[in-house]
Amino acid sequence: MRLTIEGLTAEIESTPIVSGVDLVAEPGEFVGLIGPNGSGKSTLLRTVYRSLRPAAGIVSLNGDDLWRMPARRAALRRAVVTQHGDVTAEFTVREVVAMGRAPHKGLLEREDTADRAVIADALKRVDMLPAADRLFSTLSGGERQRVLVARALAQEAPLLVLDEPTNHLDVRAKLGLLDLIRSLGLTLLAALHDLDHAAAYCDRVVVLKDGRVKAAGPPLEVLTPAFVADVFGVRAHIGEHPITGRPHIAVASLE
Ligand SMILES: Nc1ncnc2c1ncn2[C@@H]1O[C@H](COP(=O)(O)OP(=O)(O)OP(=O)(O)O)[C@@H](O)[C@H]1O
Repeated sequence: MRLTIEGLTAEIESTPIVSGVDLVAEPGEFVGLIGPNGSGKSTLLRTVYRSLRPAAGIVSLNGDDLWRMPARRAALRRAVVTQHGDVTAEFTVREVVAMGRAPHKGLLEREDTADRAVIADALKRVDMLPAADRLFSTLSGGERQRVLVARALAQEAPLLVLDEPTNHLDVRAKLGLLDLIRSLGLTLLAALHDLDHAAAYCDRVVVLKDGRVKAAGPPLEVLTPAFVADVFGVRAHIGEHPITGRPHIAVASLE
């Protein structure tokens, strides 16, 4: 699934928050959306969730305008993990993940064996199967995040869009989640704060600053020390990770 964002402007209360953004995620590519706090990452992603209609520009999936397709067709093509989740009522973990199957079912169609297998597999992948019968509201922040990822996996959409998916997760769960999503072969667009994660996991990064694309390309081409100092206001050392051999960015404050 190819995601194309062209000339996108998104406004909140008539104020442009992101302006003239172009972004492409090719099939199977992991694109990291990075930028300082308030640079417009979540706002841009909201236009892909269909929670904020673009003021100008187009978001398309394999050439079809995302904002013109029926909700169900959109849900079959892209799954999302938002920053604050959207589960308000008292559902069990299993019920939350089962919601991911909704786009695959007819109005009165019931869950079948195949759905149950997909749900169990999604829970297993995020190490939450033992908590399947717990109430979602009783989970810790990190556990909730993993369940919301499982719900997105259960949706089996070829494009996965995530807003800071490693938020709340402990160090092992962070790396486990990034390893997992990268291994799926899906098209991935994720807002990430950790430059080291972006360098190690993304095929390309798109850097937002003040609502505009400041640079885009492979992490090591974009995230030079001078660029990181300019955009993020920190010193960066870019090298090879001593354990994994992947690109590695260590940062320190400018003083
Ligand atoms: N509902 C809103 N009303 C007013 N301003 C908003 C609203 N939502 C976002 N903004 C503003 O839009 C700008 C971009 O916010 P956004 O959440 O998209 O940034 P971000 O890059 O995701 O930030 P962070 O890294 O802090 O999550 C910020 O200045 C924010 O205060």
